Amino acid sequence: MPKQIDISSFAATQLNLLDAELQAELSETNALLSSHTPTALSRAGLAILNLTISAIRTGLGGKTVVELGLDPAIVTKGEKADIPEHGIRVGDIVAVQDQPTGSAKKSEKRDLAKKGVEGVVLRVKRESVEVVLDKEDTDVPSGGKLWLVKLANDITYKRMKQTMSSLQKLSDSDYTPFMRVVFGQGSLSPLPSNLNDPSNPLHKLEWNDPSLNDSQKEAVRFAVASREIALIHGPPGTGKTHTLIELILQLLKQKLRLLVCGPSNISVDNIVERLAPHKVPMIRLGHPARLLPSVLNHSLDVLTRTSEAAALVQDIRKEMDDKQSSIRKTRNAKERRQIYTDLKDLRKEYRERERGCVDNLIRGSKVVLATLHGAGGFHLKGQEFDVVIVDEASQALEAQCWVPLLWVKASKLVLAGDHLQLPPTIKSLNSKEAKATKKESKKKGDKPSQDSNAQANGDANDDKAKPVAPSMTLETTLFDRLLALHGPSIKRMLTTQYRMHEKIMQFPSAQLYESKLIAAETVKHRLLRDLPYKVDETDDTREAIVFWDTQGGDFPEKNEDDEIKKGGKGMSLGDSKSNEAEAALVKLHVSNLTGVGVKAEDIAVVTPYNAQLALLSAMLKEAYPGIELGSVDGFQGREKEAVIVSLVRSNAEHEVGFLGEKRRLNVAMTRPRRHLCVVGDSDTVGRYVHTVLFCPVPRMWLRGLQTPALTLLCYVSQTSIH
Ligand SMILES: Nc1ncnc2c1ncn2[C@@H]1O[C@H](COP(=O)(O)OP(=O)(O)OP(=O)(O)O)[C@@H](O)[C@H]1O
Repeated sequence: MPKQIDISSFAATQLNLLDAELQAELSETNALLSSHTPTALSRAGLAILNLTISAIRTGLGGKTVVELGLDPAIVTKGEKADIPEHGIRVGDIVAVQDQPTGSAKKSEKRDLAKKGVEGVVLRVKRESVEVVLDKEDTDVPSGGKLWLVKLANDITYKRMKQTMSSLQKLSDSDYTPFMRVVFGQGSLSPLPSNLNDPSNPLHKLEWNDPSLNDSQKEAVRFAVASREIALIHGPPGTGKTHTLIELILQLLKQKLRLLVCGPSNISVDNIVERLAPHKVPMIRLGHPARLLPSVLNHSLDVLTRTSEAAALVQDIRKEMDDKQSSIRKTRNAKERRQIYTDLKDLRKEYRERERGCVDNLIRGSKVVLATLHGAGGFHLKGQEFDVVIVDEASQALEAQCWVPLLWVKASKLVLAGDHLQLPPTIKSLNSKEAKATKKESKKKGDKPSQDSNAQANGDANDDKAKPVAPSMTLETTLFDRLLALHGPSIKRMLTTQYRMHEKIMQFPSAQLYESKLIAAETVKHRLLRDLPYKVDETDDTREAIVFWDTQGGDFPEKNEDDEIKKGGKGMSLGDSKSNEAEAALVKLHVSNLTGVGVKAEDIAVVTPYNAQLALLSAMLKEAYPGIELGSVDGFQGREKEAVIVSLVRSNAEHEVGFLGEKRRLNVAMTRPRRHLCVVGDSDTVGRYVHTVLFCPVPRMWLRGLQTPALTLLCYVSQTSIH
């Protein structure tokens, strides 16, 4: 049996780590909001200035929606009232407040959480932004100019912390057999003997999608057969979600009830969209503002209003609406008071009926889908599910996964993910608190997470060992931990990838996936010249990988100052790096590609540094509006026909920083379908192999040296020089 983990200490450690992370997140946002003027925040895309309310209406779920547009007073007559470019997105948590006057000091601390109204961005249009307000009876600011500012999102932390507190409080007798397995206190049930044996009933599964490849079929069989835990390991482009859809359909055939989650709304919506054609009775829980329009028909909010059971609720809603309008017609104070009392009673009854209706709908659904966070809503408390499935599990904090696992009754878990791509972003890794936590656990004699993992495997005979307090960072995902705890027998890896030309695939396959990846026939030879529109044949369009080497010191990196930089998923303050000359090379490559017909929409440029992203954006966006620019971290999960990676680092000290993280390099290099171009300094990123591989080659332009270039990069990924 693997090393036992003490569940209560595990939860206590998680609580410490979550506290540190929340502090790091809050102080970063507060520092930004309090130390910058509204104009600077607006320039950084974090705020929109000079707004007024153009409309107020009732939205889904009876919530108030305010529509904000530019103050007509500042729009020149005859000109369009488009809101200047900003970084506010659907789903962001924002405050709408009276705009500070010009005399407000730059250093004035603004306690944003307590002022104005808060809500979630519902829609972003050119000329307006719609916000669904959180509270029902809040006073919407009116009259003067308003501004809208993005706030830190601490709601998810609160739920994770509640979950970990509940876990901590459980006593030994509360632990379910499933929980014991997850913490190594119980053994995994043995699988039926050889799943591939034709005499095994699982071998005869009738596939809904006969095009599944062998590794996908094996993963589905394994996940169906496993009793407690199954991990589906899906390297880039190997059809992880595709496989999960088949798994869901197979489990439904067995009359099982499923809760399907993902860390982000998009990960969950992706599954809803792909399940919809199979006519699966499902419900998507979640704030309508955050769901894709195509998914709304399956959302609880809409079903509550359109299903048969909802008719009862509709009656009462109409009665309430009638009463509301009669208030305005009534002058008599006594009558008005009576109407208010009636309304109060009606609202109470409405809520009760709605709750009943919602409960019926959810209980009647064989598949419920929600984000990990959303699964912790009151609707699901204590409901029974046979299997909890989590997609993109390597992108979720372990505490996040425990939200559904503790909230509902479930005895089996399937996680799909790739622990060799980037884990969730952790801000507190270098914070004082995190260091203190690490020190604390060292004092207690814990080993770093990898060691304790290795221990977990190594001590297989130590059945009677007492549970130990775990040592971990927030970066250790449940996927990582289970793999380390129970070993590779709990996972199946998908091996055929449907994204990349085989040359692009070789580096990640050899370095991270034990050379097991295979390129599907349909993609293995795909080049830019074969795009379905006219592209001229050139050295670039007939080559899957190109490396521009900038060694020689003429392309130095630059440290950024403390200004707010724009880019990637969010904004960050300074301490970033850029490389102007390298950006110029990127531009040249983009112009080479577009010059021979490749559409800008089919090209993405990714870089690990926000400062470089800002620079590239300034150089490319206007000339190539369709091009996509992103941070490596922000581009995880995406793909493009051609991807240019700008490595940035070029220094005499051979410091590679961010690039030393092999999972980041893996993500960067596995985004393209047909063409990967890496721009970087071979001297900085690979000093030891440099003399061997690059000496005979003229500086710059190593076209055709695909393999050495990649070997060089993989070398960097192993040396991990931070
Ligand atoms: N067996 C298959 N036959 C043909 N195409 C497939 C097969 N499996 C997956 N694909 C295709 O491969 C692509 C990637 O699939 P999917 O989106 O499920 O992958 P993923 O592993 O979830 O992606 P990611 O790289 O984001 O992890 C999709 O276009 C899908 O249609």
